Amino acid sequence: MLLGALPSIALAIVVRRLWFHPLSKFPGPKIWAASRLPYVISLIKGTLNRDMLRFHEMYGGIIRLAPNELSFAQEQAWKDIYSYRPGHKETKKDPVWYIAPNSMPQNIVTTTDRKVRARMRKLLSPSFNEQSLLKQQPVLEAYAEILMNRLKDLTAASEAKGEGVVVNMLDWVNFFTVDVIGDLALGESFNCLQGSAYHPWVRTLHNFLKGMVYASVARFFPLTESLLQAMLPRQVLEKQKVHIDFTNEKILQRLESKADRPDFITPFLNEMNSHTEKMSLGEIQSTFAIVLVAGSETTATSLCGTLFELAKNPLVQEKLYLALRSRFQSEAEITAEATKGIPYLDAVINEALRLCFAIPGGLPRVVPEGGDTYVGEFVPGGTSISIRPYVVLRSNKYFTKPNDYVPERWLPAEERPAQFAADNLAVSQPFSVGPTNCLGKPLAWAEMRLLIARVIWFYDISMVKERPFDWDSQRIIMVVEKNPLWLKLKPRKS
Ligand code: HEM
Repeated sequence: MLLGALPSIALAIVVRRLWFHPLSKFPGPKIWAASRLPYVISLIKGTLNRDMLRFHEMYGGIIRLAPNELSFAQEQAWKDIYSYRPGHKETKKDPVWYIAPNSMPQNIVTTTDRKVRARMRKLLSPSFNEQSLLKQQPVLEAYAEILMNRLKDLTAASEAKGEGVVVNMLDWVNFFTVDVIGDLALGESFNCLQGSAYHPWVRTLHNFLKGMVYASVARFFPLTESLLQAMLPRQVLEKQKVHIDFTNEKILQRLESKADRPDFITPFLNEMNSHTEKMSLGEIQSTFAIVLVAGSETTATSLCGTLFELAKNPLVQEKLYLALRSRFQSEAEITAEATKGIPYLDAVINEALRLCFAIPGGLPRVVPEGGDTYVGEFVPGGTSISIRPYVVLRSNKYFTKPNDYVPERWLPAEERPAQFAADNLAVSQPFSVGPTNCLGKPLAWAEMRLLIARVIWFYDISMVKERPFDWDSQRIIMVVEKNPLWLKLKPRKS
C-alpha cells in the first residue's frame, strides 16, 4: 500500500520543491533543485566545481544548487556570509559538513558554537601570532634546507651535462609541509624529507578528509543516514581511525613532555595556564588532529599551484629570479624573514592562490532561523549557502583575462599595468574572512615565500611534455585531489 503510494509522494515532493518552495524564485538547473542526488553524484565524481562554473555562467550570480542550497558567485557574499555583521545573527558553519569524525569532540574547525570557537581561538591564537612565527621560522628553514639538499642530490648527477632531472614536485612539497606541521603540532617530524618517502600517516591523511566528505554526503539524506553511514567504504573509515589513534597518541606524548619548543604547543600550554576557560584533552586532540590536516594539505596545494604556474610561464619565472637576485647575494641569505616584502614574489604567490584555490569546494554555512538577507536577496532560515571561490576567481566581472596567470595584477598600484588596474583583488580571499578565517595564514605565507624563493633561486623549472599536467582537470572532493606534478629541474648557472 505504502510502496504503491511512493511515486505519488515523490512527485508531490518534486512539484513542491520546483514551484512552491521558498527557494523556487532562484534560477538553476531544475533537476538539481528537485533532488539532492545530482549534487552528490557530481561531488563524489569530483566535478562539482566545473558544474558550478557552468551553471553560474548559465544562470547568474546566485543559483539554486540543491533543494535547500544556494550558491553565490559574488564579492558581496564574503561580507554577508562570512564576516561579522552588526545587527545580524551569525551565519554558522553548516553542521552537515562540520562534524568531527569518529565521534571525536568538536574542534576549532568543526564547532558551530560561537562561544566554543571563541574560547578555542583565544587559547590557540598565541601559537600563530608573529612572535611565535619568529621562533618557528628556523624550523621552516631547517626543512627547506633538507628539501633543497635532497633535490640537489637528485640533480647533481646530471649537473655536469647540464640536462636537469624530472621530479614529481607534488611528493616534495607534501614531504616539506607535513614535516613542518608534524614538528610544530606534534613536536616531532614525520621525517619524510630525510627518508625521501611518505610516512604512513601521510597516506591516511587524504582518507581522513575523504571520510569527512563521505559522512557529510550521508547526512544529506536524514531518513537513510544510518544506513548510508553503514555503507561507507570500510577501508576509508578504518584508515581514518588509524590516523586519529596515531595523532591522539602523539599529541598526548607532546603534552606530557612539557618541553619548551618553538612549536604550537608551548604557547598554547602557556595560554591554558593563564586562563580559567580551558580546552579538554579530547578537544585538544581533536583540534590538533585537524590542524595537522588544515595546515599541510592546503599549503601543499598552494605550493603545487605556484610551482605549476611558474613552470608553465618561463617569463614570469625569469622575472621572479631577477627579483630574488636583486635582493640576495647568496642562497644562505634566503631566510623566512628575508623573503618578506619582495613584491614580485608575493604577486607570484597571490596569483597562484587565485587560480589554484586550496578549498575550492566552498565553505558551507547555514542561514539562521528566521532567515536573513544575502547579496540583497532574502534567504529563508535553514538554507545551506556558500560562496564559490572557483567561480568568483575566474569571473571576468572581477578580473581582466581571468584565466591567465598574471602576477603583475598584484603589484602596487603605481607598478600595475593599466590593463589590470580595475581588477578587484579583494575578491580573492584564499584564507577566508571574518571570525572563522584561517589562523595559520602568517605561517602559510612564510612557508610559501621561503620554499618558492629557494627553489627558484637554484633551479630553472619547466613542464615535461611527456608528463602533462592540467590544474583544472584534477578531481575536487572539497579539497583538490592533486595529481603528480612532474617538473624538470635544471640548476641555474650563477
Ligand atoms: C596556503 C595555505 C592555507 C590556506 C589556503 C588556508 C585556508 C583556510 C580557509 C579558507 C579556512 C576557512 C575554512 C572554513 O571556513 O571552513 C581556514 C581555516 C583554518 N586554517 Fe587555514 N589555510 C592554510 C594554511 C593553514 C595553516 C598552515 C594552518 C595551521 C598550521 C591553518 C589552520 C587553520 C585553522 C585552525 C582554521 C580554522 C579557523 C576557525 O574556524 O576558527 N591553515 N584556512
